[in-house]
Amino acid sequence: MALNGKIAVVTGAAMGIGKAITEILVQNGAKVVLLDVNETAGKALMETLNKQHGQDRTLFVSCNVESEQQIKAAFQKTVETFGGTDILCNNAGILNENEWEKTVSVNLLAVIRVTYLALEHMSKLTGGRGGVIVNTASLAGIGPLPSCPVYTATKHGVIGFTRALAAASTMSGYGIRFNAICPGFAQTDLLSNMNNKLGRFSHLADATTQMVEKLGILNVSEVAAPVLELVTDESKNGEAFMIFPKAKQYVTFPKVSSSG
Ligand SMILES: NC(=O)C1=CN([C@@H]2O[C@H](COP(=O)(O)OP(=O)(O)OC[C@H]3O[C@@H](n4cnc5c(N)ncnc54)[C@H](O)[C@@H]3O)[C@@H](O)[C@H]2O)C=CC1
Ligand SMILES: CCCCCC(=O)/C=C/C=C\C=C\C=C\[C@@H](O)[C@@H](O)CCCC(=O)O
Repeated sequence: MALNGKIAVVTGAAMGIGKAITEILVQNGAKVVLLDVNETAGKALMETLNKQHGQDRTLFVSCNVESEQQIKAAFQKTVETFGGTDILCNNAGILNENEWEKTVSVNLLAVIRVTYLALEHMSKLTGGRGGVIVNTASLAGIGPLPSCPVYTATKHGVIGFTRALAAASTMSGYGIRFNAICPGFAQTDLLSNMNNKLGRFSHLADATTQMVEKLGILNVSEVAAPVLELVTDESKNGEAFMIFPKAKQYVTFPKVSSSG
């Protein structure tokens, strides 16, 4: 899938991994709609990218992914400005074991909400052009992070949702591929003030720091490159792509068959 003329929507686009995903998509020819609650950072990124790549290449829309109404308005604005959506990156996410219901809301419920609203625009069954959806999960979606059980649960949920929709899309004819990235620790604001974010598991902060030291830290461009691979490689559907410092690997899931 060449990206020239393609329209992408990225959630949590203003900072961190979302910013790097936005940059790599623009660098490879896509027009990108940046959705985020951080208006200052989102507008600044839009202005920088439009200066570098052309005035009509990006659009920032203030959007909280917890709000159905704001997401609907954002897709409407995308249609009016660019004519449709071909690529969606569900990337917005938080780490907060104190406010664990909000963590479920942003990391899992919003991925489902944005995806279902995107399907109305992207699915070939409803007049869309088809395309690809890449969800930002985590290595914590494959194996547990003991200090963040709710965060871990949301990321397992994102992977399950992605794989089920990949199969549903094939069986239904949506013309949309669904994949997930599973990065290890990445250098972003999400990792700052970790002790305060672990809630009742703050006593496991040192163990988590040791895990970070053992696994190493990715820079955000190392996370964005595999996203580009999943967007452009049309053979990929239902994949969970693990990203480690200096290595990446597709997950091989056990086969569950009705014959046992
Ligand atoms: N940093 C890390 O070590 C890893 C992060 N991830 C995942 O990557 C994704 C991005 O995280 P980072 O870039 O690290 O975090 P970050 O905190 O640097 O960036 C997150 C962005 O999402 C936005 N955002 C937060 N809540 C939002 C909402 N309700 N609606 C719209 N936008 C919202 C923020 O304003 C910010 O721009 C998350 O899903 C996170 O779980 C996955 C693996 C590792
Ligand atoms: C501290 C919160 C980080 C949130 C960002 C994020 O998603 C980062 C994830 C990074 C790595 C996750 C690794 C999970 C590994 C598990 O498989 C675990 O079971 C490994 C066992 C523990 C160990 O080897 O010490």
